[in-house]
Amino acid sequence: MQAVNLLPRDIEVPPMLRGNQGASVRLSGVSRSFDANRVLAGLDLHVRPGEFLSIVGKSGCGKSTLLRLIAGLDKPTTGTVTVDGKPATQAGDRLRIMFQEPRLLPWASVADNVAIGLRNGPDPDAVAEALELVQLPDKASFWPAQLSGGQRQRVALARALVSHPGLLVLDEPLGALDALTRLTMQNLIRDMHAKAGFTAILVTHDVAEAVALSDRVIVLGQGGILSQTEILRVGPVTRGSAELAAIEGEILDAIFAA
Ligand SMILES: Nc1ncnc2c1ncn2[C@@H]1O[C@H](COP(=O)(O)OP(=O)(O)OP(=O)(O)O)[C@@H](O)[C@H]1O
Repeated sequence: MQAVNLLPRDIEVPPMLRGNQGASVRLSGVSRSFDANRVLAGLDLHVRPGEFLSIVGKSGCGKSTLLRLIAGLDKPTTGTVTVDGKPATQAGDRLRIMFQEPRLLPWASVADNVAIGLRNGPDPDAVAEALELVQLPDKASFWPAQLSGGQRQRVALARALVSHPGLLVLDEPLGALDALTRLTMQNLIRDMHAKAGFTAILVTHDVAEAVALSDRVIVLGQGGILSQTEILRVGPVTRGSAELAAIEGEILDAIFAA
């Protein structure tokens, strides 16, 4: 367990995010093979309700494969993946995914793109609140083509959060953004998570990003979990501190030792 100063958690919770219960995610004895290629082998993992977990590791070690299993987009060869005790494939509205590309409908307005996240029909108030949360209240009637890359990802975040998911799965969502926009989006995601209490699982190639956002970072390799680092957050933001650099160094060592 490592204690570092990062973001404060005593932030006022907006109405849209109140009463949201983070999902519990459990993987038991999970293996996934593609023909003779055994990518995951007997992996066990429990992600606590409200936890922010990041998965890092060398290219090709199986991060996306693991995330697809958690998101219910794929099934394990053996073992089980559950979200709140039910198979991940049945998580429905409890689960939302953000990808590297925002995947917005180009012919729909920003507001209509956010409304896609609602299963129970249109709800203009919920859409407006979601756009407010991602700091785009004045862009509701814009087309996606009229937005910057970072703004499009914020719309994707609003679409993911508008239905109050218990689990947000993030597949390298900031990978295509410039460095400054990336930092701004990290702060926004961390802020939303601190306010809302959903469980978040992130795959990223950026160890600094994983450390900045997460309660726990796992290093994946050789079919399983090679190391786990818990990060306890207290006090104000201290991005770039010596403590964070030391944690990043340890995680990088674990990745390269694989
Ligand atoms: N649908 C598939 N069919 C066959 N092989 C696959 C499939 N999906 C993944 N693999 C294989 O599984 C292994 C792990 O791939 P995966 O994409 O999970 O790695 P990764 O850690 O996410 O890589 P990267 O960091 O480069 O994105 C690779 O050897 C890949 O070729």
